[in-house]
Amino acid sequence: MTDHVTRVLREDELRAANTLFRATLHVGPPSDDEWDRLRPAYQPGRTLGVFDDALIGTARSLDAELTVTGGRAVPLAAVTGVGVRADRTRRGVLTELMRAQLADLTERGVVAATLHASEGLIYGRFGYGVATVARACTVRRRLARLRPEVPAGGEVELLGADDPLGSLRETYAALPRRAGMMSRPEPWWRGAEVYLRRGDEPLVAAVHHGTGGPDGFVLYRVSRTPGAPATLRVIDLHYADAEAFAGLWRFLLNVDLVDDIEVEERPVDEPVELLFTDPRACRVTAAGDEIWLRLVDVPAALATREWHGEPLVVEVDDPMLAGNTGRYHVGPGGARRTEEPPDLRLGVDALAMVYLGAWRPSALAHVGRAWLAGEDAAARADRLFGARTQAWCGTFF
Ligand SMILES: CC(=O)SCCNC(=O)CCNC(=O)[C@H](O)C(C)(C)COP(=O)(O)OP(=O)(O)OC[C@H]1O[C@@H](n2cnc3c(N)ncnc32)[C@H](O)[C@@H]1OP(=O)(O)O
Repeated sequence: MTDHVTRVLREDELRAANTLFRATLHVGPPSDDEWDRLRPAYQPGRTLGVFDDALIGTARSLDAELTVTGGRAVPLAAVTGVGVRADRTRRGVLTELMRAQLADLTERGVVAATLHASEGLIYGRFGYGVATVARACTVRRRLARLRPEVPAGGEVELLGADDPLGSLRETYAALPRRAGMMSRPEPWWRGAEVYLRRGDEPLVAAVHHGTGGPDGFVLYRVSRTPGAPATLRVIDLHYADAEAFAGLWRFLLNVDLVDDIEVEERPVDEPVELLFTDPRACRVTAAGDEIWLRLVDVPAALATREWHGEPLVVEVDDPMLAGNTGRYHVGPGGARRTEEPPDLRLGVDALAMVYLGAWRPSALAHVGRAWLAGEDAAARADRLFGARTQAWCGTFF
């Protein structure tokens, strides 16, 4: 790309970035009032812009932490707000933004970047891979009877309508995190306050109280359109344990004047259908990629995750961040660089797909996305990268 400038945007340029991003999603600009409320969602110094005679492309991120397999966390950039002006696409503007963003993340010691992709063809070329998968379900409330052995759960309390998100910050921060989950920094909450308040139906927040205090919550809206099933849409649902999971579902099933309960982007191993005497009261309506992951610092990422079974030599190729390219001896004792011959060879995008256990290395080898030295290497690699629970993010950004 020539005759372009790529740089971090100043505070007074952020509204233009927001307007541009929304236009790429076919959404109109923010009103003065909305922008006042959205501004704190932009973390200072984290929004990039590309200019020719005007701003033509933008991408931003939030600093957070990503929990990885085994429970430790790494510095994360949650990437969002990516857009290129419609009359300037397909001439390398996004490529320039991704290059500048990855360079900045590397310099700041960020280990991983994640994003929700608007389309599946965009981000693989920049080293991102599908690292968590999720599903959507519809529960037919009037058919759904809880099985007798389902835990009783605790009390569920509705939060005040004027500040429904108020106390959820602390509740979320105190919950245990599975691999793939992220911390929710203050700018994330400020953005969520704006996005969640859009729409006509009121936003409802309810907190579950366990023996030790608040240990789960649900955010939802109910839409009742004449001629259509009255639908309760769950927007956010998190809980610490089986009691809170059951308690929150008991509560949802008891909300009156509702036919269907819809949940989206839920972990694929969350046993919703197993709560019911008739498991078909819960119908899976969609499944697919949730989070795309880019390992920015491969040595640090490999050193932080928990590994199972016997060690393996993994050869990684990273065309964009050459410092990641190389061979790593990876096992329960940790990860270090090596010159030994590889058992598993893959690109950094494919490494992201196995890193949190969403895919098995042998499945990637099956479709030519990875190379394994043989059957024994395949069995060891699948064990090494295995995870006890399915990775899941559960935070939209
Ligand atoms: C995390 C998020 O914010 S997700 C939201 C992403 N934003 C959107 O979807 C908004 C609408 N789309 C856009 O703004 C733009 O089309 C973008 C940002 C997706 C791509 O920007 P561009 O500047 O056109 O990308 P760029 O020119 O750098 O493309 C690089 C390569 O990716 C390909 N590519 C880019 N976008 C797409 C796409 N949507 N579908 C298929 N291929 C694509 C290009 O063809 C090009 O391939 P090539 O190198 O083989 O020629």
